[in-house]
Amino acid sequence: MVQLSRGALALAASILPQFVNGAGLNTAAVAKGQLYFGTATDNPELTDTSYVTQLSNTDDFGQLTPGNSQKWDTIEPSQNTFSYTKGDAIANLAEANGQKLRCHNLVWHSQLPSWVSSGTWTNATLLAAMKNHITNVVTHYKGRCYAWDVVNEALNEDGSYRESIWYTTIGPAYIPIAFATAAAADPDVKLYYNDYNIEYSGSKATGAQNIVKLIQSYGAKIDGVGLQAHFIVGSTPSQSAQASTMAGYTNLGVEVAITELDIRMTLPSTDALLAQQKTDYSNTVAACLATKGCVGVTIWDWTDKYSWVPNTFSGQGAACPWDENYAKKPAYTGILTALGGTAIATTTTTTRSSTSSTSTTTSGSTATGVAQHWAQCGGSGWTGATTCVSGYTCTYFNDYYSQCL
Ligand SMILES: O[C@@H]1[C@@H](O)[C@H](O[C@@H]2CO[C@@H](O[C@@H]3CO[C@@H](O)[C@H](O)[C@H]3O)[C@H](O)[C@H]2O)OC[C@H]1O
Repeated sequence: MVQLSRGALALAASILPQFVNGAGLNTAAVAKGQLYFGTATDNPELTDTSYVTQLSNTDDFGQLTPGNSQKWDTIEPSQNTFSYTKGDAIANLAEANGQKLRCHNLVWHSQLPSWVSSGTWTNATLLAAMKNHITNVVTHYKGRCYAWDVVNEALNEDGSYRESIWYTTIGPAYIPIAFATAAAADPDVKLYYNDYNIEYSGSKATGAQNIVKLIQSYGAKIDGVGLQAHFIVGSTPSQSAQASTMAGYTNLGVEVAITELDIRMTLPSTDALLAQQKTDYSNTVAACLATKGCVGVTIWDWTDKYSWVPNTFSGQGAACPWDENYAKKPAYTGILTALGGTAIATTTTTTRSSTSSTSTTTSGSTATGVAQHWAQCGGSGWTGATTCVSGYTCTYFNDYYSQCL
C-alpha cells in the first residue's frame, strides 16, 4: 500500500476541491467557494412529484427562487390584503430541503394588480402604498430570505429610467426609498437591484451602476446587483465580457449574482444548437466563478418542461439544462465542468417546435439597445414605439417582452 506523507496529503486536499468527482452543480459550486447554485420554481409544478424530487436535490440545487409567487399581484391583490400561501409553499420547501431562498421581487412595473397599475395616485399616496407593501412582505419573510430583489427592471435600454408608474409618480427617489424601507424591515437580508441586459457593458450597465450609486448617495443599503441573464444561444456575451461587467458592479462595493439564467434557441433544437448552448452556459457560469464577489448562479427553472420561454417568446424554447423529460442536456455538462466537476453523459434529444403564442412584428428606425439582445418596445408594456438598430426588427412577444431580432 502506498503511504502518503503529510505534505502530500495536504497537497491532495488543496487540489481535490478544484475537481469535484461525481458532484452535482451546487456541490461543485460550493466547493469552488460560491454560496449556491440554484433554480427558480413555481407553484403549479409542485404537484409533479418527479419534478419536486429533482428540485429538492441539494447536490444540484442549494437555492430556490419563487418565479411568480412573491410578486405584487400574488401577494397583495387588493390594497392591504396580503396573501402568502403560494410564496410560503416555496419558502417552506426550500427550508425543508435546507436550500437558500432568493426572494423575488418587491417593486416592479410588471405583474402589478390593477389597483396599483391603474390607480389614481399622488406622490404621497403611492409612496405610502409602496412602503406598506415592502414593510409587510419583508417582515413576513424576515430571516428566511438570503436576498430580496428589491427593485426589478427600473431601466430602459439606453440606461434612462423606465417610465413605470413608480418613476412617473414618485421620480427616481422611489428606488432608494424602496431599499431603505426593505432594510428597515429586515436589516440582515441582502438587498439587490435586478435587471436584464446589464450583463455586458453599455448604457444599461452604466445605468445599473448609477442606480447603485444613487442608493448609496441616499445613505441607503444596497448589497448586490442581480444579472438576470436571459440569453440567446449563440448571442450570449463572452466570459470575459461578463466578468468585466460584473467587476464594474463589485468595484462599487456590492456583490453580484446571476439570478435568472436561461439560454433559449429557435425551435426545433439541433445537436449544433445544444452544443453551442453548452458553451454559452459554461462561459456564463465561468464568468461568475472568475469574479470575486459573484456569489452564485440561479437558473430560471431547470427543465424545459416548465420553462417560461415558450409561453413568452413564440417559437423559442429548450432554454434549460434539463430537457422536457428531465434528461440532462449538454448544457448541464457545460455548467458542471465550468464549476470543476466531472463531465457526465447527457442527452442530445431535440425539442419539438412551440406554437404557444403569436408574435407580431414592427420595424423601427431610431435605435436603442443591443440588437441581438432584448430591447424594450415601448417601455412599460407594448406601445409599438420602439425601434431597433438597422437590420433588426422589433418583435412583440407579449405585454411584458419584446426584442430586437
Ligand atoms: O400569464 C402570466 C404569465 O405571463 C406569467 O409569466 C411569468 C412572467 O415572469 C417570469 O419571470 C420573469 C422573467 O424575467 C424577468 O423579467 C423577471 O424578473 C422575472 O420575474 C415568470 O417566469 C413567468 O412565469 O406568470 C403568471 C401568469 O398569470
